[in-house]
Amino acid sequence: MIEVSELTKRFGRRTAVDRLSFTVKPGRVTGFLGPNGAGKSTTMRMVLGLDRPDRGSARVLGRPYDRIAEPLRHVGALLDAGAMHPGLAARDHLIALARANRLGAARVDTVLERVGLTDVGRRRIGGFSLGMRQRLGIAAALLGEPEVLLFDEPVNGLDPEGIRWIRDLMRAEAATGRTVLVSSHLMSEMQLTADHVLVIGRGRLILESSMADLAERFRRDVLVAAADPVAAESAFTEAGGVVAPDPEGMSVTGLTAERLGEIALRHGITLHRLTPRSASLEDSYLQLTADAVEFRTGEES
Ligand SMILES: Nc1ncnc2c1ncn2[C@@H]1O[C@H](COP(=O)(O)OP(=O)(O)OP(=O)(O)O)[C@@H](O)[C@H]1O
Repeated sequence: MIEVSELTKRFGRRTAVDRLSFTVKPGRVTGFLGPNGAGKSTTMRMVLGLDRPDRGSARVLGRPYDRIAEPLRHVGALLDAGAMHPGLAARDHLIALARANRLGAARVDTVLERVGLTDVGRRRIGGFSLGMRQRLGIAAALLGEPEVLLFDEPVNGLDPEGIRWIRDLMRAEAATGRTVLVSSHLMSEMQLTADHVLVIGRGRLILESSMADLAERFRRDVLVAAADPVAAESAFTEAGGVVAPDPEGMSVTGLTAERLGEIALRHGITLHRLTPRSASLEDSYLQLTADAVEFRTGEES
């Protein structure tokens, strides 16, 4: 469980995080979404005690992070995969972390295996690709089998196979009852990974929703193709639907697909298509955060 309350952080005159409050619950993947500069990394850094809030508080498992003894056993985080000593071998980097948290070398080998780096464990981090560093960072996060995991843009630098792997890993960790918070600026990525989303812009919470409710909220219409379109239109209109022409049949709003199917059956109308359609979540998300985008491309600015 992560609890953030009225969290506020200013850098000079700029408010990076602005009275942000939310709770991240265990047993599901929570996506932390927002455009570049929205304040995701700053929020995560405050949760991890790396930045001090100007106001408000962040608690992990009921306590401020800096009151957690041997934190790696409770909270695992992947923030900046670049922040590792390039001269160290990957395994030695993990061994040092393990020692500081009274964890044995066996755990190091387990996590190296889990992230697929066993064969390169003795190689220096300096020679690692971004994807390999990302995997090593994830190994470090998993080292103490923590109940809470935070991943800041974990798919950065990963190839498609790596992206699928991290997605499956996060879902598997949440399925065992862990709390997983993952940041991204892509709704399309979160659609495949997260059960729940928090959307922020300019440091403020814009929306919190389950992924399922979000899809429902942006449901657009139902595409219907009927053998007798005239009879169908009149039956649907009579029932309170709004019918508009569509190149593939007719677009109906105001009635669910289930309801339309029942109405058609009652009137003996054969349906060839009955398809609920949603606005693209990515488009909806871009609209939602449009006012909060820090840097825009030429034509809009
Ligand atoms: N150490 C710092 N000093 C000054 N300004 C900072 C610092 N860290 C972050 N900021 C500013 O705070 C705001 C929020 O940044 P943050 O990195 O938290 O956003 P983000 O949502 O993680 O974005 P991104 O997706 O680009 O990483 C930005 O305007 C950023 O320039």
